[in-house]
This record gives sequence, C-alpha cells and structure tokens, in this order.
Amino acid sequence: MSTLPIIDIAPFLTRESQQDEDKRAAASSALYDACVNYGFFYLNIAAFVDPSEPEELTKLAREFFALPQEEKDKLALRNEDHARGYARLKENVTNGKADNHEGLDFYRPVENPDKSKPLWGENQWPTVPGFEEKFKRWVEKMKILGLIVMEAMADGLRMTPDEWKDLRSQVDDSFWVMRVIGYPPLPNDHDGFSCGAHKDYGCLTFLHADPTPSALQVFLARPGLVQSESSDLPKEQGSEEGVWINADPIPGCVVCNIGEMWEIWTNGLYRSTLHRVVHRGSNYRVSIPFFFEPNFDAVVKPLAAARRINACSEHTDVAKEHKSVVYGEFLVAKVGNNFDGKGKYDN
Ligand SMILES: O=C(O)CCC(=O)C(=O)O
Ligand SMILES: [Fe+2]
Repeated sequence: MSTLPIIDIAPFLTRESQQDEDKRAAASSALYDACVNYGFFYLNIAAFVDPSEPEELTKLAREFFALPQEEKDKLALRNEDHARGYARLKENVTNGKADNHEGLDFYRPVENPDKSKPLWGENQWPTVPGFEEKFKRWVEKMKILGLIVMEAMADGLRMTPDEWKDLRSQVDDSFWVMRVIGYPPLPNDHDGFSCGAHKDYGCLTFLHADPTPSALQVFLARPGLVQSESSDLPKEQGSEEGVWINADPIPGCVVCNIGEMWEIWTNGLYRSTLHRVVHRGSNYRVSIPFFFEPNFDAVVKPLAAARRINACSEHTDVAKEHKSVVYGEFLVAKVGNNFDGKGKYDN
C-alpha cells in the first residue's frame, strides 16, 4: 500500500551554497510530484520548530477539553460570529452527518470586529494558563511556514520571479484558520464518522496530531484500483476508484495537504484530496490543523505557470478552465452554511 511522501523543509531555510541550491531544487520538484500525485504529504519541520512545541499545544488542548461542559460552553460559537469559538461534540456536520468531535476555531483577527457579520467577530481564548500565548506563537510560526512552502511550490511550478511576486501578494496577509479538535472514541453505532470525508477549501493545511494511529485517512484516486471494502463504512468517495490509506503521524513532521484554491491556481493539475477521520481507538485524540489561506480579498485564478505545464501534460483536461473566486467570498459562502444549520464541511 502506498504511503505519503516526506519532504524536508530544511533546504528552504538556508541559501548559502550551491549544494543548498541543489537540495532546494530537488525538494521543490519532490513537492511538485507530491501535489500532482497525492495532494497530501508529510513536511519534516524539525529544522524549523522543536517537536516539544506542538506537543505542549496538545497538552494545553487536553486541559481545555477536560474542563466541565459548562466551562467550555462559555466560549460557544453563538457568542461571536458563529465561526470563532467552541463547538460541542457532534455540533459540526459533514455530508449531513454529525461529526464525533468537539473543537475550538480561531481565525485571523480583523480590524473593527463586528460579530453580526460572518467571520468578523473576535477569537475566544480559553483561560487555561499558557494556552493563548503558546497557540499565538504557533500561529506566527505556521504563517512563516506557509510562505516558505508557497515559495517552494512556486519553484516547483517553475514560476518566474514576477509570477511568484504576484502569487505572494495573494497570500502575504493570510486569512488563516486554526482548529483545535478533540475526538473521543467513535462509538460503533454512531451514524457518521469522527470527521466525515471532505476537501479542505483553502490553500495549505499543516496538521499536528497526537500519536494516535489509524485515525486520519486519505483517499488516493487510483483508476483501476478498488479497495476490498471489508469495513462497514459508507463509500464517501462516490464512484471514483481508489484506496483509503492511513496518514499516521510521523515525529518531527506535520501532515500537509492542499486545499481547493490550489485546484483553481493550477487549473486542476493539483487536486485537493478527500480525507476523513475514523478514530476507533480507546483514547481521546487531539489534532491541531492550521489552515494557511489566501488573503481575504485575494482573487484566485489559474496561474500562467500552471497553464504552461497543463499545455503539455497528460494529467489534466486543458479545455476545462477553472472559475476564479475571491477567497473571502468563497469562505463566507462555505462557513455561512453554519448559519442555516449545516456544517462547516458541507458543500
Ligand atoms: O483531525 C484530523 O486529523 C483532520 C482534521 C481535518 O481534516 C480538518 O479539520 O479539516
Ligand atoms: Fe480537513
């Protein structure tokens, strides 16, 4: 069975010698292959953050989730803009079914907050000592990582310096999102998943999860390959042929996947990959995805560099032009689903 590629970001942190340049070129091209063939990969970030840092975040998250329900409810989404704050177990819905998780959502702070406007409220931080400070530090690191990976991807697509400058200007004030998710074991009779199958809708997701194995699953579209479905799980991939593989955590790495904005930028060359969580283990699992997204007002449209590749590629249907979107409008439409009782991951 396939496993996801591992890409080390170390070559993107130094640029001193020719050897660095060579390693960098090799890593950019590995990134390109990973995006075309998987849409998911491990990023070894050990050269950038000490592994003890995200472990500390997991501990703080556990402290929060262990609080009495009424304490957690003090940060309810409805206090704010219905997007920032705490969602109870099963409050989130994917594909019409309740997800077996609880979680806290944070977004990029905005100027002149107004909680009556979608996404325009204020973050609600738990009072767990150290929580706000440590998670804010993580946000700053992940924003830097986002720009590093974006530049590496631009290299992988052989973008010109001007093209990269233009793409950079679409993501340099990222409307990021961070989720802190707690998953109790999935009961056998639960009608749904720990988190149902979905694609992430933005740009890049960096996921730190505790070491729980066999929880996060990734769907690899592989025509001709059909998994012998021994499990009782519904087929969320529709009629597409392929396999679900586990993306278990690797120490020193975050799991990275690309969101739907990359599908638009590359006119379908990079595909945003379906994934889901099925946590049948007996422990309480914690995961912390950070979503590095475009700027709120970024106009996302197919990139010239991707058109050049698509013109001579067997991977995509070049006739099919992806529609451009203003990222903030796209996001409000997605999250806006919450207001009419649908879940965040619903389309
Ligand atoms: O908890 C996980 O491993 C994945 C969560 C996820 O896919 C998401 O929040 O978008
Ligand atoms: Fe996701």
